Amino acid sequence: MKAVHFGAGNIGRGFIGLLLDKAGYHTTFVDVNEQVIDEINLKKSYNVILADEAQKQERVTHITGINSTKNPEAVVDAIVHADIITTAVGATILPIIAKLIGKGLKERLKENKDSINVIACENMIGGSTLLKKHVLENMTDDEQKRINNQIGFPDAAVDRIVPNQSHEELLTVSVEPYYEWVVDQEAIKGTKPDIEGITYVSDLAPFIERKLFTVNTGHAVAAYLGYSMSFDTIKEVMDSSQVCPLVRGALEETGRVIVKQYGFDEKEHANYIEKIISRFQNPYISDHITRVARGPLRKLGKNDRLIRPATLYYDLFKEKPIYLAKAIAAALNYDYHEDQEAIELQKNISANGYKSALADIAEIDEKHPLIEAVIQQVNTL
Ligand SMILES: NC(=O)c1ccc[n+]([C@@H]2O[C@H](COP(=O)([O-])OP(=O)(O)OC[C@H]3O[C@@H](n4cnc5c(N)ncnc54)[C@H](O)[C@@H]3O)[C@@H](O)[C@H]2O)c1
Ligand SMILES: O=P(O)(O)OC[C@@H](O)[C@@H](O)[C@H](O)[C@H](O)CO
Repeated sequence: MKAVHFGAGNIGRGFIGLLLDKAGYHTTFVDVNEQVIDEINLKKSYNVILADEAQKQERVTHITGINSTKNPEAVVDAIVHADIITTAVGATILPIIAKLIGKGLKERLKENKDSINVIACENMIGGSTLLKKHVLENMTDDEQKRINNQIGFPDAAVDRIVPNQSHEELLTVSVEPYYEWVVDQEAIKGTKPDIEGITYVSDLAPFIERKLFTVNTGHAVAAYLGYSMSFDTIKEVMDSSQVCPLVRGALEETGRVIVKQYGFDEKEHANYIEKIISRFQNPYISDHITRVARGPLRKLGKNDRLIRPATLYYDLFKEKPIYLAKAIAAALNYDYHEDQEAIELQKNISANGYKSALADIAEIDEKHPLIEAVIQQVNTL
């Protein structure tokens, strides 16, 4: 069995690549990072270290790499012969890789009649659906019809903390032991991929929102508030008696929304929050704040981890969230000079002011009560 996976980065190697390997796939990693691709082709294997006391290692073998900038034709060919396609490139990269995926799928439809599934493993609601939308752009009606019939784009939620890596061996990746990969089975075409570790569900919404608005909201709150107080790592933030209660406060707010919206059991959700807080405190992981805070424009988007639970909170309870507003205020102040989105964010605020910049980025009305709540918090930071 053959898999094509876009993005040989942290989650690509440390999570999706590992599970594909265990399920018996030969994985072709597609990436623009020449060094990583060359190393994959040279070493043909790598280690995944589970970040806990035991430090167990798992070896991923049966891998090949393709540099998509230099050799797009090889990517098209790999797609023609693949049994599954996955991605972990980052939400903003999906429209870019969609062109090559579209080319590969068109070629595949000419030569190969088998159905295939394309699963975007990104931190967003509707990642595969968005990828499909871009894949279908510039296709004829007939091509669109055939893609709709034969190619599945099931949305997914993926959860495993994989920090930035620095090991002697370039491909080695250290990951937390915990993982969750939930896939929408309703959108699968043909046979469901048999991969141990995937949980198929018929309604993904509760799972992706619970994950995004707990793990990723908690992470974002820790990162932006931690950055404003000059911490370096998530663990340091979580050990701080000043910031940790603010993270908990935000997770209580998102928890209220999730429980009300999806009917999760309150006690079970409280346990879920505790489990996540303990994952943030894993002493065997050093996760830098700037990785978790990366891409503040994306993270301040209307459907993302801060704004969506905050607006839902207001809609459901007619109250303004306090902790989420504080975290959004801290996110607005995120000015890390090596993050292109942080630079753009600061330019927007300098030109237009906090209120107008936030309304613009989050696509909410300037008169929305959340804006006023955030501005109040900006003044306290
Ligand atoms: N790291 C985590 O803890 C984690 C957990 C769950 C989900 N995710 C999600 O997984 C995705 C990847 O995150 P990551 O942490 O692995 O990031 P990463 O930066 O480590 O990996 C992304 C990879 O994509 C590659 N890439 C960029 N442009 C490309 C292109 N045009 N074609 C092919 N490859 C390209 C990069 O070179 C890089 O190797 C993101 O959507 C992230 O939100 C990450
Ligand atoms: O990947 P991002 O930029 O959307 O979010 C940063 C982290 O919160 C994220 O990568 C988590 O580590 C991951 O989602 C855990 O499952």
